[in-house]
Amino acid sequence: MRFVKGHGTGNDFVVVPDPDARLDLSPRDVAVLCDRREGIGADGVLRVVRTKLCPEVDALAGEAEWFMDYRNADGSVAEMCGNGVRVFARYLVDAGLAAPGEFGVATRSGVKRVRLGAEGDVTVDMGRPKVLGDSAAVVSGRAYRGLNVNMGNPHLACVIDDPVAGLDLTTEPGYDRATYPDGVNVELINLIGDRTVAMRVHERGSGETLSCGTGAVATAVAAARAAGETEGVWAVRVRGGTVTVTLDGGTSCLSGPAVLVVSGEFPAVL
Ligand SMILES: N[C@@H](CCC[C@H](N)C(=O)O)C(=O)O
Repeated sequence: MRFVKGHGTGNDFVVVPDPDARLDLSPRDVAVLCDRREGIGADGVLRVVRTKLCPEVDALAGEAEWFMDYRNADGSVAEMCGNGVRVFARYLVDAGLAAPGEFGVATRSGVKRVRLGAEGDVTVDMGRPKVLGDSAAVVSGRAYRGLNVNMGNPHLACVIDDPVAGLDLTTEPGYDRATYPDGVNVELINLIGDRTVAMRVHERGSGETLSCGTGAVATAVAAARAAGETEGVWAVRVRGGTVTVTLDGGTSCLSGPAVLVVSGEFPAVL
């Protein structure tokens, strides 16, 4: 099985080309691929498959030839992945499956428009963030209030005063299971300057990651709200670099680097 490894600000993915929908990737297969000691190692898998061949999204085939079948490192399925879709777009263009410029990618959360910039950045229109109220997370024994933001996938974005650099995110934060019956991605955020924030994230199904695109947008929404704003361009500093989020009151855009680092063949178990 061929694979390509890529990342967006350190949020890393195994890209698995499966244009004709021949692979039946089980949760265990995905967990093996993502294992950092016994597999390739990644936060998730991006299966590249023709939209028209996947019954769960084939209605989107007119707008997007390719479906990003995203899986978390533990094998669970997620609706959307902001950094993943940027890496996916980079792969499509490098592999000659899409022309450089702007095009649509099908996801479980609808079609996302992506654009490859001249400087190597990839931008994705992430759609309108849905703000669903307040909730709370418990990290290192402390409870933090946060904003429930749905980006296709669930987020709890907490603007806090404690320095995020000092938090222990090795275990899953506590959260309200009635609010988030399918689990949640938790962002811890410090306001550090003019429309600039530092963010750490614990992802559902992957643990702490170096970056999270949907989480960066949820972060910008929570930070903007804390600053009494609804629009603007926010720099979100994550452990793996910086991404930029533009809020225009309607939609949201995520920009940042997306790079492919290695390709190869995975033998054996799959
Ligand atoms: N890293 C991603 C989000 C991946 C999915 C998430 N773990 C979930 O289960 O919702 C991103 O860049 O958005």
